[in-house]
Order: sequence, then structure tokens, then C-alpha cells
Amino acid sequence: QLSPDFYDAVCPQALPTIKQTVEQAIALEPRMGASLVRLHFHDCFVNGCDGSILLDDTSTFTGEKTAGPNKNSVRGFDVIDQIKDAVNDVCSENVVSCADILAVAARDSVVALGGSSYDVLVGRRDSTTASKDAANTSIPSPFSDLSALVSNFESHGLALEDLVVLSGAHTLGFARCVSFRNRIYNETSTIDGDYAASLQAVCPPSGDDDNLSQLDDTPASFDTAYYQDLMGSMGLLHSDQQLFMGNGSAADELVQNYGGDPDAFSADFGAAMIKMGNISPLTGSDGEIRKNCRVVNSD
Ligand code: HEM
Ligand SMILES: [Ca+2]
Repeated sequence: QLSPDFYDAVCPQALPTIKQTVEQAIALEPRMGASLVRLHFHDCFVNGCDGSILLDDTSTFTGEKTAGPNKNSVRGFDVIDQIKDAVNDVCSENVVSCADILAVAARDSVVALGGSSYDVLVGRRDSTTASKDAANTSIPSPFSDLSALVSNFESHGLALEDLVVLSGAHTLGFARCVSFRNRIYNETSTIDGDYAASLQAVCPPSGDDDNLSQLDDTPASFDTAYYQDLMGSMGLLHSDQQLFMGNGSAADELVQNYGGDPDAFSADFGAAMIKMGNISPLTGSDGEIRKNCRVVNSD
């Protein structure tokens, strides 16, 4: 039901406007591209790509922002507000959904940081609700083993191939010390020693939980360094290194393939993002087009 030209008739300026705002934000801070890609992922994995992650908590409503995987971690909400304001100006406030803004902003971020473009499918509508519980249970944990990661992705209709290529999003951005502390102190058999030592310098055994480390060697370039890092036992997260354990598994082969084939990675990444973006969208008369991405419409 989603289509690449949903806005062509109703607001031809929608997609160019989103792109322009994304490019401005990334010019100010390259990491914002990573943060926007992740927002779309954390939206889609919680009851589908319906903009639920964008709803603010209120005194009577608890949304997804304070769920474990999101709290003190997901970012980019101000940029989504800027984009929404800009499309509300060129279209009308009830035309472009927040869920579509997330999908398009993710694509534009990938492209701005050097990835290949793909046609985003649009026409999603926004939820009128959100689920902190679902956010806690549906988003994969960085402490999971491969089998749990595969099961999680399968529960969202995604296969091992999708898991490996979508994890390639970790070619961008950063993680906090709390997300990789156990790996750098307790997983000595699967981590490069010099790499672990360099990380221990920014992430002490306790405290400094929010200190950051880049997820791959080139956190502002959409490239294959992530896969090369995995092959060198330099995956930052436990879940990253689970994709390459050097035992000739199907996951290992996919990592090896992408590590040596940037074109295949870029092409397959785009296809997998489209697949992820198709998870349970609201369409037709379901949901609404939010006027403000942070709150459900009042009328
Ligand atoms: C396979 C399971 C995955 C796990 C366990 C996982 C886990 C994580 C964790 C723990 C962080 C760092 C958060 C923090 O420390 O604050 C992170 C960052 C990130 N993740 Fe994932 N992730 C997964 C898959 C994905 C996918 C599928 C995408 C997008 C398609 C994605 C995109 C990102 C990006 C871009 C960042 C950096 C964000 C920034 O710098 O603001 N991740 N991920
Ligand atoms: Ca990179």
C-alpha cells in the first residue's frame, strides 16, 4: 500500500524539504545522520513504522522515549520537529506523516554520509498511541547472542540476511560505555587486545556510563569499515561481534562478503531498509497525520 510517489500529487515539495533539512542538520553535526537512521529502526521495531517513538510522555501518558533501549540514547527529536515545521509550511499540517518523515530522513542521512540512494516508500500514517512495554521487549539488546538476534529479527519478518545488512547501519554513529563495558572487560577471547585497551581508556570499569565510542572506524562515513572491523575482532558491541565469530557460519560469510563489496552492501542495505520500512504501517483511514510529531492531534 505504500508507494514511492504518495506525495507527488498532494505535496511535491515534501521530500525535497525533508532532504534539505536533514542535510543542514548533518552539516552542523555529522552524528545526527546516525541518530536519524536509528530513530526509524526504533520506530519500526515497536508495533510497526507508525511514528510512535516520537510521542512525548505527559502526566497521563507514557510513551516509548523512557524505555530501556531509548532512554538517554535515542536522539534527533529536535531535527524531526524542524522537518515537520518545514513540511507543514510547504504543504499543510495534515499532509505529511511523522512516520514517513522518519523513513525519508533515514534514507537522506545514509545518502548524505556516502551511501547509495533508494526509493523510500511513503504513505504511512501516525499512531495515536505508543507502548513502552513493547519498546522494552521488541528492540534487540546489544548483549544478545546471534540466535536471539535472529529470533528477534524473525519476529519482525526479517531474516538473517536482513540482520547482517541492517546491522551495517553501525557503520555510522556512537555507543555509550554502558553498552560495551562488559565486552571490553570480560570478552577477551573475542576482542582484539589493543582495541579493548583503547576502549578501556574511555570506558572505566564503573562510572562514565555516557562516554562515547564510535561504532566503527569511520563513524561519519557510510562504508564497509564496520564489517572489516568485525573481521578484525573489533566489533564494539557484543551483538556486533556475534555476526562474525570466525566459524564459517552463514553470518560470517555475509560479513565477509559485505566487507569486500561496498556496492553489494549499499544496494542490499537500501533493499533491507525498504523491507524494514514496510513493517505494519498504518494506511488508509487508520491512525492520523499528526500536526506535531510529539503529540496526538486533539481534534
Ligand atoms: C541487530 C541488533 C541491534 C542492536 C542490538 C543495536 C544496538 C545498538 C546500541 C546499543 C547502540 C548504542 C546506543 C547507546 O549506547 O546509547 C546502537 C547505536 C546505533 N544503532 Fe543499533 N542496534 C541494532 C541494529 C541496528 C539497526 C538495524 C539499525 C538501523 C538500520 C541501527 C542503527 C544504529 C545507529 C545508526 C546507531 C548510532 C546512533 C547515534 O550515534 O546516535 N542499529 N545500536
Ligand atoms: Ca563507517
